[in-house]
Amino acid sequence: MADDRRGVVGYALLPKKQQSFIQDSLLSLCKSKGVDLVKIDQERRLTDQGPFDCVLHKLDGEHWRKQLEEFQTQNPNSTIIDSPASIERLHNRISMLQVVSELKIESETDTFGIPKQIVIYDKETLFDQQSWEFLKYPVVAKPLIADGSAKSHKMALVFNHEGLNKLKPPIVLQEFVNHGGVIFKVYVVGEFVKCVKRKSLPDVSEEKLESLEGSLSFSQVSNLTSDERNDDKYYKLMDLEDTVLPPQSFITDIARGLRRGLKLNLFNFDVIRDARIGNRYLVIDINYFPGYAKMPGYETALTDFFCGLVRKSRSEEKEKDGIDKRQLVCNCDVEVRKIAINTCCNDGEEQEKPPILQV
Ligand SMILES: Nc1ncnc2c1ncn2[C@@H]1O[C@H](COP(=O)(O)OP(=O)(O)OP(=O)(O)O)[C@@H](O)[C@H]1O
Ligand SMILES: O=P(O)(O)O[C@H]1[C@H](OP(=O)(O)O)[C@@H](OP(=O)(O)O)[C@@H](O)[C@@H](O)[C@@H]1OP(=O)(O)O
Ligand SMILES: [Mg+2]
Ligand SMILES: [Mg+2]
Repeated sequence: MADDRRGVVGYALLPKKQQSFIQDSLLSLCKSKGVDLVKIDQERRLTDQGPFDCVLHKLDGEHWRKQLEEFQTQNPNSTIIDSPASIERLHNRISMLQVVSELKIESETDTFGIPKQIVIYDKETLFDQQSWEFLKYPVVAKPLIADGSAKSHKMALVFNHEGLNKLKPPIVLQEFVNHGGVIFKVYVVGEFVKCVKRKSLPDVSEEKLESLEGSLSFSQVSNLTSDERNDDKYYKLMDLEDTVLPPQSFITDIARGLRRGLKLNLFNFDVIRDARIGNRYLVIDINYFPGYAKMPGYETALTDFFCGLVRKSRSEEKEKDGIDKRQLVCNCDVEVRKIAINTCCNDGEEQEKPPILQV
């Protein structure tokens, strides 16, 4: 780095995330580029720790939010990745996908959107099929809240009316779209975008649907263990190798649009290709700070991102230093003029806004 001080990224993560994300390979690559990753002690006040060029976090709660606010006020040049308000939007499966519907992307060959869906708050509406007759079975029932708890990942594939009995509102009912049993996970790290293939639910044909009973519960189908991932038989069965990835530029345009719309830097989104219309893509899920360690080349992508943040924080520091000096000169001028013409003047003191990472 141009500055001779080392960059410092503080991280506050749950133990499981820390274990998967903070790997030696990441630590050493960052170190070699002049950036240290330092664990934030969650038992101590954040403002008593640091200095940090950047605070990386995936923690919720009012207490933590206050700590971040306080830290940002005292350290206006540091960047918080990402803002709790922006992350919050992903905790609700309706607001999460709203941003996709608002996106405008030009493509001559491909289209995108979200599956038809409705939010159900009570049993009465759930059994009143008129209220959601525009949806066709099968539907996926997802908990409305996506807060990372095990409960929030518990889903059901519902084949008919009988399958509604087990559902517990508030839920989102989303039309199940056949997509060839393969899902695309698009990882975003600032400007960086990487799309990979994963296992998904198999297609449900019209004939099969008639013979299926009630519903099928499932949870995190695309989260494979490494054993499963290394199993050749499994790959062949799911046709992962034969599946063609969506066009990279189209996916990158969606990713950049989501990044801007969501004001987030670290997330992934799940995309399926509608089997009925080969060039139509549907975004079905967006996750904050996903399992990056599963992404090929995660160390390089994350290290580049951290280096960029440190550079930005240092240049803002320098710029601010310059402004302070210029203000000093300017204020002296004002003082001189004040004496000379004896008028009151505004010394230009402005409340400084905390910096938001430019996206
Ligand atoms: N509308 C849909 N049509 C077809 N398959 C779907 C649909 N919605 C979800 N699925 C399947 O169910 C899986 C889980 O759904 P979703 O990704 O919404 O849940 P999640 O618990 O938030 O997942 P994650 O672990 O990625 O956070 C998807 O990966 C996909 O295989
Ligand atoms: O378990 P991993 O580390 O791989 O990451 C998963 C992550 O769990 P974690 O944040 O507890 O680690 C999940 O977050 P929550 O919704 O539960 O908050 C969600 O983002 C999954 O989509 C991630 O898997 P991926 O989509 O990347 O395959
Ligand atoms: Mg998902
Ligand atoms: Mg999810």
